[in-house]
Amino acid sequence: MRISDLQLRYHRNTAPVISLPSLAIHQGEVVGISGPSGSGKSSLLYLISGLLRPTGGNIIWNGTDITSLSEGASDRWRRQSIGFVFQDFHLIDEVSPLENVLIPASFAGWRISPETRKRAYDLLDQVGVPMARKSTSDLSRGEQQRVAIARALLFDPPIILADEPTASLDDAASQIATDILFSLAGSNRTLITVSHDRDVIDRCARILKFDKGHLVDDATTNRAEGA
Ligand SMILES: Nc1ncnc2c1ncn2[C@@H]1O[C@H](COP(=O)(O)OP(=O)(O)OP(=O)(O)O)[C@@H](O)[C@H]1O
Repeated sequence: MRISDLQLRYHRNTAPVISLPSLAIHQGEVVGISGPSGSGKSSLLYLISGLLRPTGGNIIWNGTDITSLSEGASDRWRRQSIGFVFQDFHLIDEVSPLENVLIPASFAGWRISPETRKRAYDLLDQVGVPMARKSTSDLSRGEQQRVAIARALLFDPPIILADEPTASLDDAASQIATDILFSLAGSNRTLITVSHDRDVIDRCARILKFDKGHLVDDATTNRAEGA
């Protein structure tokens, strides 16, 4: 991904929330984004997922400038390319974990094939969520976040973006979710996570620090993924 002259203002005549002249992130990198509250971390993650449009600048993923895509094209690109893990899960409580994992396929308006259903089962198995539970609201918060991670993987995206993935979990659940998240990264999959959680940031090979919408530090660590 290559960013140039990126700027975001939520309101005209206010200071930019993000002001980023340039940034490059290579396929397969494991990147943590840290910084004080209000420094623009979540806004940046939403921009690079195409969920939010910048006021100015370009975000180019593999030759595609996502800032110039129509809404439909942006949705299609995101479905193929991005798995997004939200802090507050964004699950539907009333339906089963399996149906939650299948939500991206339902949104795409696809008939859900037996292969897709099998993949959703397998993903839930991989993240260790009990399938016997009928309703997602019966799951613990840690299990719910694992369902959200499984959902992010339904289309096997090359990029995982996570916004404070452990913020609402207790220590034990955080540890499990973090282990799963980092086990997905590496090889050729890019992981970019915003976090206040030291345990998450410390496992990233590259740490970007933001303050007041500016990149103030870009450090490559010698911490290997999972170390
Ligand atoms: N939808 C919005 N409309 C207007 N201002 C917003 C909106 N979302 C965020 N902001 C403002 O933009 C700035 C950056 O917010 P953002 O959530 O990106 O920061 P953050 O670093 O992720 O913060 P936190 O760590 O508290 O989640 C803040 O001043 C926030 O109040």
